[in-house]
Amino acid sequence: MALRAVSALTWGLGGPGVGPLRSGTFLRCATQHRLEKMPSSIGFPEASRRPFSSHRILVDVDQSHGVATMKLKNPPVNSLSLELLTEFVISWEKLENDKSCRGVILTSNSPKIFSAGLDITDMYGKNAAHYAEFWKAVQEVWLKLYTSNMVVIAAINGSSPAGGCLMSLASDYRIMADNPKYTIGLNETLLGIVAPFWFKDNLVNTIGNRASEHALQRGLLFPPADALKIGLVDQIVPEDKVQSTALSVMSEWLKIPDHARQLTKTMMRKPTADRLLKQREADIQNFVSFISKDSIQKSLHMYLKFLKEREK
Ligand SMILES: CCCCCCCCCC/C=C\CC(=O)SCCNC(=O)CCNC(=O)[C@H](O)C(C)(C)COP(=O)(O)OP(=O)(O)OC[C@H]1O[C@@H](n2cnc3c(N)ncnc32)[C@H](O)[C@@H]1OP(=O)(O)O
Repeated sequence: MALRAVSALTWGLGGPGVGPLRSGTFLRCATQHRLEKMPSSIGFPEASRRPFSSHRILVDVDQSHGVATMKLKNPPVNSLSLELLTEFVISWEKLENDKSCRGVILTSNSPKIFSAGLDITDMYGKNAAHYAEFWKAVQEVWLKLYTSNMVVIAAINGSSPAGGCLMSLASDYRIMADNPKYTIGLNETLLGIVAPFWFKDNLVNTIGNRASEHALQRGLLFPPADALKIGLVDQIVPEDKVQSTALSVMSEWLKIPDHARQLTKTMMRKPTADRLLKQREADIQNFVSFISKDSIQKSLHMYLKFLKEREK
């Protein structure tokens, strides 16, 4: 199996422990059923469209079919900055509150990059308050995606390392563009950082324990064909078919009565989401103390330098 890594950088790590538990909440359940046929192309009839957008998030809702397409737009690499994460949560809540919206296709406005993962500049050279706010926003986006009542399909139209991979993992179904130049995976160890337990839980739930051990320790980034083999993505399709495939897969998912699908999703995902909810504050403190360490800041500095100086 061909595996690709960005670099072989490794530096010394020291990790804080896990804090006390506290209780949390989970999914609400709606019961609307609608079995309409979906369009096979991306073009929605003008009358039924309701687009809205912010600086970094573009949303197009096809009201007659109950499906929204949400595009990340944060050039040049769609990094998940605090601003993007904040705008994401606002847009997501708007969709959750829209009773006509039953499914979301999550994709990128950039042709080659789904998302470069968390914005490293939000984790480097800032103060503790910034790190805490940033991490809370990362948690919030994952919780929103992972526990959503809506069907969430990731249309992965480009590379998707680290936080980008996490957003895909939190979706219900992943379709990736079949271009061997693109990769997906949780490559945190290559940056000298450690994927937190809930990233790991989400990966284990998706590809199993052994494959996760291997992928996480080595920080593996998988080309689409290999990602499909290990179940990291569910389907690979030609680049120009990603969106249309997402729409037709969505139409299949939306044939299932919402209440039954939602209760099943809750049954499958609640224990994993609750694990974070119960120790959310401790997880923030762990992140802040980990990322503030000199050794970790040095690793991130070296990685940013490597990204800027590497040959393209
Ligand atoms: C004990 C346990 C405690 C728990 C503690 C928790 C620890 C933290 C866990 C953190 C979890 C997740 C981490 C992440 O998500 S980190 C981000 C990881 N991402 C990557 O490694 C991807 C890096 N980027 C790339 O590989 C490439 O950029 C690309 C996406 C493949 C695109 O390639 P390209 O050639 O098209 O573009 P490129 O020239 O490389 O980049 C353009 C500019 O963008 C900058 N940049 C790239 N990625 C990022 C990023 N993630 N954040 C910020 N900036 C980024 C890059 O430096 C270029 O900048 P410039 O134009 O040269 O100035």
